[in-house]
Amino acid sequence: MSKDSVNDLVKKVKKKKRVTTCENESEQEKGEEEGREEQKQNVAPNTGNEHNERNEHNEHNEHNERKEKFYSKLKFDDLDICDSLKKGLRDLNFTTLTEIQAKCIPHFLNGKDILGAAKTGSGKTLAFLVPSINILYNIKFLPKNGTGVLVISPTRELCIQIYNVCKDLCKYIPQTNGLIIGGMSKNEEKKKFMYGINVLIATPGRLVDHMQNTKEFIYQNLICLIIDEADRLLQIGFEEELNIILKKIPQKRQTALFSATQTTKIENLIRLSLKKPIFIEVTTNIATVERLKQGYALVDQDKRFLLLFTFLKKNMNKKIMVFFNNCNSVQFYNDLF
Ligand SMILES: Nc1ncnc2c1ncn2[C@@H]1O[C@H](COP(=O)(O)OP(=O)(O)OP(=O)(O)O)[C@@H](O)[C@H]1O
Repeated sequence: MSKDSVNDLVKKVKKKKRVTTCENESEQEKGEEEGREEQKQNVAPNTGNEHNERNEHNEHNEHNERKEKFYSKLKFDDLDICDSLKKGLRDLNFTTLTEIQAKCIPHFLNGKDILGAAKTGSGKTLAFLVPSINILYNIKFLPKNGTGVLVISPTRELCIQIYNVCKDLCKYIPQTNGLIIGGMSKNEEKKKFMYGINVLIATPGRLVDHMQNTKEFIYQNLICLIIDEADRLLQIGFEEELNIILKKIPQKRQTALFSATQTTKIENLIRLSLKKPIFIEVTTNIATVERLKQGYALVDQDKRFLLLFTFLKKNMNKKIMVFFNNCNSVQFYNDLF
């Protein structure tokens, strides 16, 4: 898009009532004023030792409180899992289970299906990797048996993140692991399937492609299915792929499904994929700094660009971090500013 057309768009949007995180400008200004006041209090210059100590004391308490909310009382060493996994966890400096891990892992090890409602950053990844990998280890699942654990996640980035944890965790165990995501060479992936990927982390589109076209992909022995971020999977439009996958994989298996929100579509997916699941909820939002003020704007797709562009232009002098859901958007906005 040329600079002129962008300027035209900006002019247009300026004429319209501006959508902001607050309902109107004066409210926003009031909010900003309060925010500045709060910021002043939080970062007030040191005026003496007493003030310093009080701040340090508060920060210390807050840190401890957050730690208590994040961690459970259970240690990985107390779990009924193999020593090789325990050693891998120790190498990664994981000693105490987070709340979601303490609630999920024992049930999954006992053969139950899991329906997890947990916010991002709660430690879901280990909550499903530790028990499912342990199951494969116990039954001595071999590369020639194909895929025993399948983790489906909505984006390439999330899959890579899970795969990296899985690789480190499996350092001392013989089971193989692999990543299958869109954008990679299918031939290379075929070679990996020929050897056998015991723990497979995949995006749904590429996974269905291999299920339909790669005879080397053995998924008939699948034991555990993990559906990560189910709400996002459906939001992106992977319903059809999920239905195909669920029809093809064995019905006799264990499943864990994680979703931050519940919708009718997710209820259908739950009915299709889980059997008498244990419902696990972790409500503490440990991902966000407690003092952070938050707001949001619901914007139609076609107005999103205009809103973001004007907002960023208006706040050029501030430090802002913007997250996008794909690489192309990041590139586009980076080129624009
Ligand atoms: N038991 C633990 N002890 C210490 N740190 C942990 C533990 N479990 C997870 N973490 C750390 O917490 C962070 C969040 O974990 P993880 O990525 O599994 O969360 P998540 O709920 O899957 O979030 P996301 O959806 O963003 O991936 C990671 O940096 C991870 O290394």
